[in-house]
Amino acid sequence: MAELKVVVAGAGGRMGAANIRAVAAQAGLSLHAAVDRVGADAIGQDAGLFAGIAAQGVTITDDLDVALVGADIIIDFTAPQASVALAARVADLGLVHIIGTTGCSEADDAAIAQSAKDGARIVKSGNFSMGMVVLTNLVEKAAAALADYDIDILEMHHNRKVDAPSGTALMLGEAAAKGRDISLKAHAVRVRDGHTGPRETGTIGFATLRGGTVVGDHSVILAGPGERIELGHRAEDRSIFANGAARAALWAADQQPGLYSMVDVLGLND
Ligand SMILES: NC(=O)C1=CN([C@@H]2O[C@H](COP(=O)(O)OP(=O)(O)OC[C@H]3O[C@@H](n4cnc5c(N)ncnc54)[C@H](OP(=O)(O)O)[C@@H]3O)[C@@H](O)[C@H]2O)C=CC1
Ligand SMILES: O=C(O)C1=N[C@H](C(=O)O)C[C@H](O)C1
Repeated sequence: MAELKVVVAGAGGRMGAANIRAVAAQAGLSLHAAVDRVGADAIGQDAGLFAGIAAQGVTITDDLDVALVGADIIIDFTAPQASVALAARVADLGLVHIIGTTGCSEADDAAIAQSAKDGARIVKSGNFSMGMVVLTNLVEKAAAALADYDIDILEMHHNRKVDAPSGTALMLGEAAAKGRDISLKAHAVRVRDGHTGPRETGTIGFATLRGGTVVGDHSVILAGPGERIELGHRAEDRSIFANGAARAALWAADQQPGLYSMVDVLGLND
């Protein structure tokens, strides 16, 4: 069977490089193009050499229109504005769009969902690692079983990260809210500062740490009378996200247009 042709968006970024390596290593996928924005340092470099592997014969370009010609799949870990615009292009072309970008607003997510209705096959996740799919499942179960325990979600990332709480932390919050059959939006406490008063029963709190080169640490703490349970995940290498994105790309190529998650990719829907 012919290999599926992948465009890596945000090629010059931390995840762009990891995605180039993952696509080059994944049977069934081939690197078709690598794009970044006008003026980015990576433009003009060979994508493989840029990513620290053998030359791929693909020059990183700022010409998205040319990059999309003949492509099957876009793997996109960029920024909300870029992902929303790309999703609309992907819908017009009927391609697969793997979106790892976090920090999307409600309006951004609505626009992406519309693109899925308009013909794009989209897999979007705040975290493409296998371990995180398992952790979200555990969090949902723990939140349901310990219905009166306080839940706080703590995350730490590198000092270049621009959004908070992380997409993963919000995903874990959604899992906890699902376990309790409540709305995260109505129960989330995303910041605490000053004279906050005592903790409001039933809320789901978030705490954000930033520093150094931390790839991504997440802990979900369920605190009850006289005990605490901590469920956690430590990402040690960005390859876990890129390999998950490559797996999602292969899976999505056989799906109908729509908006999917990693739970769908792994067939874990009950
Ligand atoms: N879902 C998951 O599993 C994971 C998600 N992420 C998310 O992926 C995203 C990227 O992370 P990371 O690689 O660390 O970030 P980087 O800043 O290293 O890379 C982002 C890339 O996207 C480009 N970019 C930014 N804005 C635009 C735009 N408007 N149009 C076109 N290109 C743009 C950047 O170009 P330039 O440098 O010129 O700004 C850069 O090349 C973040 O949202 C992050 O949270 C990260 C890891 C895992
Ligand atoms: O920006 C990052 O680096 C990461 N972003 C994702 C998030 O916001 O959860 C996933 C991972 O934790 C790394």
